[in-house]
Amino acid sequence: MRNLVIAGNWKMNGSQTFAQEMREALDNAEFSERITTVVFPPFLAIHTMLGSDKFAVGAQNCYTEQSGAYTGEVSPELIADAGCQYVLVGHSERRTLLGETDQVVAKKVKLAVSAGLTPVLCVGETLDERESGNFKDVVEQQVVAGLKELSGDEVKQVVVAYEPVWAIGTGKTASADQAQEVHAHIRSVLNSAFDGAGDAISILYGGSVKSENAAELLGCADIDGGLIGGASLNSKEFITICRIAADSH
Ligand SMILES: O=C(CO)COP(=O)(O)O
Repeated sequence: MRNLVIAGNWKMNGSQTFAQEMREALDNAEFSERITTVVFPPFLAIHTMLGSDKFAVGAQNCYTEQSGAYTGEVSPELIADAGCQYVLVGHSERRTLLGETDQVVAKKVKLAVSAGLTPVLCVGETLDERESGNFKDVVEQQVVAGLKELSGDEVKQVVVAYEPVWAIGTGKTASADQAQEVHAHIRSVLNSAFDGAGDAISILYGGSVKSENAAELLGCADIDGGLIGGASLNSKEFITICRIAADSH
């Protein structure tokens, strides 16, 4: 049975006050036991969110080394030591704006697993790649490259998030059919390239998910939850999406 995960990626938003309010709202919410809820605050708000019995906490990024003279960077070991359980790796905003390559992503995924974190490997095609028709190949390449440093057992500790770049922050969501098609493809790639791992790995959908479209997307057979950006900044909306996920899956 795969984990049903609803994760909120705050990106570079919020404040100490915002984090305190979100903490209170999530601590007081009733979450279904069928769902694993995770929040990814900016680094400086992580401490406010740690230690809840309602949700887990992750970092939005990590470095490619565990320690050393890398001013300003944060390693997977430091993230795990602080009490986080998850880390996002290879988000499209980092790939596009900060030049993160598949090689860098693979190294971060490996180090995250070594530190005891669950990496959430983010993949997804751009609008050009979608329109050119080879989006499944693009996503397949990102998945295989991102996991290539892992052993067979380690692969099963990863979560994958499919986030079509054209649907992120644009209000344009992939249709349920479009999302399900890519999720099924990722699962079959994971099964064939990593010895049946696809049946154990949760694959989340991300890209303009909100309460209005959550039921349709999260009801798909190969969609095991969501990675929510903008809508996760509103506690009511985020909690509603968690409830919809439990009801529709
Ligand atoms: O990038 C995302 C989550 O990581 C999705 O962002 P939006 O939900 O704001 O489109």
